[in-house]
Amino acid sequence: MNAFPTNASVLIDQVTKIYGARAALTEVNLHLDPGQCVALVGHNGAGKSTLIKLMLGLIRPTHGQVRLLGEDPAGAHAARLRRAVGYLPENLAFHPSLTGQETLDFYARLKNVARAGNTDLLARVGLEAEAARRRVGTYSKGMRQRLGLAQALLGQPKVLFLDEPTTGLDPALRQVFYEIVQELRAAGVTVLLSSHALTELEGQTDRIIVMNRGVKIADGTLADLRHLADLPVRIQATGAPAGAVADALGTLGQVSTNGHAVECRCAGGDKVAVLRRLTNLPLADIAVMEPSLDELYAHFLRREQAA
Ligand SMILES: Nc1ncnc2c1ncn2[C@@H]1O[C@H](COP(=O)(O)OP(=O)(O)OP(=O)(O)O)[C@@H](O)[C@H]1O
Repeated sequence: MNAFPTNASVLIDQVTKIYGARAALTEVNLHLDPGQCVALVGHNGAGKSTLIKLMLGLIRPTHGQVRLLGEDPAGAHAARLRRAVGYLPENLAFHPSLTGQETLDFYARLKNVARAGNTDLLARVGLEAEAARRRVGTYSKGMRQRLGLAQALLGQPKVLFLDEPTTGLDPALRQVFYEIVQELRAAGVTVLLSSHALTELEGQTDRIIVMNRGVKIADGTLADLRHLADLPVRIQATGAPAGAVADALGTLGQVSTNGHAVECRCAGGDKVAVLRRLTNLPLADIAVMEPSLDELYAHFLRREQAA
C-alpha cells in the first residue's frame, strides 16, 4: 500500500474480484482523497457497482486490499465505519405508505444516528415541511431522489457514494444536486459518483476514473485526460472566409466549413499558436472547443479495444 497517500479516504490496492469464472475487476488500484469529488464512469458491466460494493464492505475482494478511512470496510469495525459513510444506490425503493419524514427517521434508526436534524436535512435537499408530510407513494422521481440524497447524508458522512444520482432528474434539480455536492466537497467530504451522464460531469468533479471490463483505463483530472488523449481541439471562427483562415494557419491546422462558421482542427499543443494567427484576421467571433468528456471516454475505450 506504500504507493498510496496515507490520508486517503478510500484505497483500492491491486484488487481483483472474481464471480465464478468471470472477473468483475482485475488488479484495480485507486485512491480517493478527502474533499475530492471523483466520477466513476464506464459502460454497463464495467465494474463500477462492484467497486462501490467493495468500498462499502458489502463484498470482499478475491485478491488485494480495500481500505475505507484506514480500515477494512468488511472487517471487525464495519458497523462503526458505515456510520461515517453515505450511500445512494442506483435504485432505491422506499415504502410508499411512509411519509418522507417517517422514511428518513426509519433510515436514521437503521444507521443509529440522531433523528433531531432530519427536518433540516429534508429542507436542505429541497423537501420542505409540506412535502416531508406527504406519503412517498405520491412523490415524483425528483422528490424520491431528493429523499435518497437526504438518506445518504444522514450522520454527516465523511465519504459519500452516489450511484447514478442524477438519472431522471430535470436540469434544475441536477443543478441543486451538484450545489449540494460542492458544499460537501468544501466541507472535506469525499464524494464518489458513478454516472453515464458524462457531459454534465464536466466542471463538477476533480477527477474522472474510467473503467472498462473490470480494468481501470484512465484516472485523472479533465485536463490530465485531455493531455493524455491528445485529441484535436476545434476552433470555430466566423467573419472570415475559409480560404483566408486556411492561408493564415498553413500546416498548423485543418480547415473546414460548418454552416456559416469556419472550423479549424489542431493539436492541443498548437492551440495558442493557431489562436494568435486567427486573431490577425477580421473575425466576428471565435470559440474554442476542447475535447468533451464524451469524446475522451470514447477515445480511451477505442484505445483499449485496439490494444
Ligand atoms: N453478484 C454477481 N454475480 C456474478 N456476476 C456479477 C455479480 N455482480 C456483478 N457481476 C458481473 O461483474 C461485472 C461487473 O458488474 P458491475 O455491476 O460492477 O458493473 P457496472 O459497471 O456497475 O454496470 P452498470 O452500469 O450496468 O450498473 C459484470 O460482468 C457483471 O455481470
